[in-house]
Amino acid sequence: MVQQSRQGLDYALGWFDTGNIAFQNIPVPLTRPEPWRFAVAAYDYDLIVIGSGPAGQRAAIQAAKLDKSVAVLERLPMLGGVDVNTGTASKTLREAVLHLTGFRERNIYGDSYSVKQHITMGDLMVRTGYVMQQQVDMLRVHFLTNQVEMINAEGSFVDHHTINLSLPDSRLNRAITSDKVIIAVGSLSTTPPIVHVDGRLIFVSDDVLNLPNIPRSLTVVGGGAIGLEYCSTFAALGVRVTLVDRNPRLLQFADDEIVDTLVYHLRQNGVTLRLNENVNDIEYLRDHRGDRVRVLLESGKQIISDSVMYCVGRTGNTANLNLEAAGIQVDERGRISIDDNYQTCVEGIYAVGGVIGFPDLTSTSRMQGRLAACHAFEEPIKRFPDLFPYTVRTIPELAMIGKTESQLTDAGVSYEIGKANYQETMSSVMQGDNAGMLKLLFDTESRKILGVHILGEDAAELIHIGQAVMAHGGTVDYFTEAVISYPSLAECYATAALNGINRLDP
Ligand SMILES: Cc1cc2nc3c(=O)[nH]c(=O)nc-3n(C[C@H](O)[C@H](O)[C@H](O)COP(=O)(O)OP(=O)(O)OC[C@H]3O[C@@H](n4cnc5c(N)ncnc54)[C@H](O)[C@@H]3O)c2cc1C
Ligand SMILES: NC(=O)c1ccc[n+]([C@@H]2O[C@H](COP(=O)([O-])OP(=O)(O)OC[C@H]3O[C@@H](n4cnc5c(N)ncnc54)[C@H](O)[C@@H]3O)[C@@H](O)[C@H]2O)c1
Repeated sequence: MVQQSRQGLDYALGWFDTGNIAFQNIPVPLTRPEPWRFAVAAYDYDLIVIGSGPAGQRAAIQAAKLDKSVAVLERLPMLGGVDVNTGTASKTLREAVLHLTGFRERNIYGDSYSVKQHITMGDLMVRTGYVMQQQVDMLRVHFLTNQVEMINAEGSFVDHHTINLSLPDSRLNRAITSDKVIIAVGSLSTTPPIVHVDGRLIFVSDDVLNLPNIPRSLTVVGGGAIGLEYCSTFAALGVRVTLVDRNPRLLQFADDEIVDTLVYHLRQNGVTLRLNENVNDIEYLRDHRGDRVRVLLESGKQIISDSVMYCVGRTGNTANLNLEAAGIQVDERGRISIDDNYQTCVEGIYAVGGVIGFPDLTSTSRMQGRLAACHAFEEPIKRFPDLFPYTVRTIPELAMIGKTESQLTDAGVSYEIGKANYQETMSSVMQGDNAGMLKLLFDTESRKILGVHILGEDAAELIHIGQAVMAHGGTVDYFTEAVISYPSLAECYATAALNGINRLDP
């Protein structure tokens, strides 16, 4: 078995697409654990992790740190999961677009300012390819140094402890066994039956990097995190974007005032919003202007655009796992139920990350992977924290932590708000961001911070200041008593705190 597995490992290392990275041809040590482990082991591995996304990575490395023998299965030729392949791509595309269009600088140099005219997909791909390659490289180093075996195969259950491997060369297919299994297979874009995704005229987030060119007009169906991020990015590129969502309000989990302000900026950037609308049908058009798509809405409106992007949610990636063989069921969206320790209904089999549904973030998936591995090998660890940030890389970007005004109102909590506009800080004036705002919510009695909501440049960084103060039970007074670096966007915290305290006794 050891020899068989070694063959698998050599094959796997040869197969994984590391791109043009420097150490590709340098001999790498075999990552199989020392033979003594196998003298007593009942299984080939202590842990098999199915999926190499953020949840699988952290689970595998945590188990390896506990001195367990671990194999990670990845069915794609590239490690990293949706996080590297799609999530990183969307963030990096945004950065590339902001840079090349000169968007950030336009408040200073005028609306016609741009770094490059006629931006192509090729221009955007330069930066994206570089960042993705760095991430894959780093992940591979982490697996190698922690002696995690990487196998390029699709895994499916034979029984509780046995996983069948479908390798790119099917002659090498075989089964391997493990004491514990962590399912970290992530999620896929959900597409309704009326939609035929061809990856060009009608596409999902996974297809963006393969678009042959930037469409002149785009209809985005679904205004969740993915839809809004791409709306902003394409609109900044000058694409005529229409956003369709079946709900009258976007991002219902976020603060109303922040979402309203985001909507204002989307409109300012040329996005047309069609909210409270459902898609009835989609038709292909071919005329003298080329191939296009017509989206027919239930209300009778129609939208014609070069392409349509669908982002109406995600479905657990469980279709090929043969979960029945392990006695595990999934819900209508392919998601697996778990207990507080991420254990499925079968002892020793865990599920983490996108495949268990909300919040399906890289940050939370990583933490879940680690917690599951610790539980599997009886390592004491704290539970998943109640408090975690949620960020959406729109333009301007949105970040939040803790409660919203409507949640506090529904719960009958007496709270006050403190607000700051980025424009009040020198740092933001220098950067040319005149859109940003930061909002603190705090308890009027205890003065403890209950929520922080930010819209603007670096919101995803700034939110962690609020997170740290909240996690330690800090009050609004912390921000007025602390000395805050000048010039910095963090000054917004002090301004918002003073604004809030002044409201308590106007
Ligand atoms: C466009 C987009 C942007 C995003 N942006 C952000 C963001 O800014 N911040 C954030 O926190 N989150 C973001 N997310 C969400 C984040 O990417 C996911 O929450 C995260 O990747 C989930 O991690 P995971 O490990 O559970 O699954 P994934 O990353 O999906 O990885 C699962 C892996 O398992 C593999 N796999 C599946 N089935 C098998 C099998 N049977 N055998 C072997 N391998 C298998 C898949 O090929 C995949 O590589 C974004 C998602 C998308 C789609
Ligand atoms: N920055 C981030 O943290 C980030 C970025 C991207 C994605 N993600 C994660 O990826 C996951 C998926 O994101 P998503 O945006 O695809 O899904 P989502 O579930 O967040 O949003 C889907 C949106 O589509 C709308 N919708 C659903 N069906 C529709 C229909 N038939 N017609 C019109 N509108 C419809 C919904 O009202 C909703 O607004 C989320 O869990 C999110 O957390 C996170």
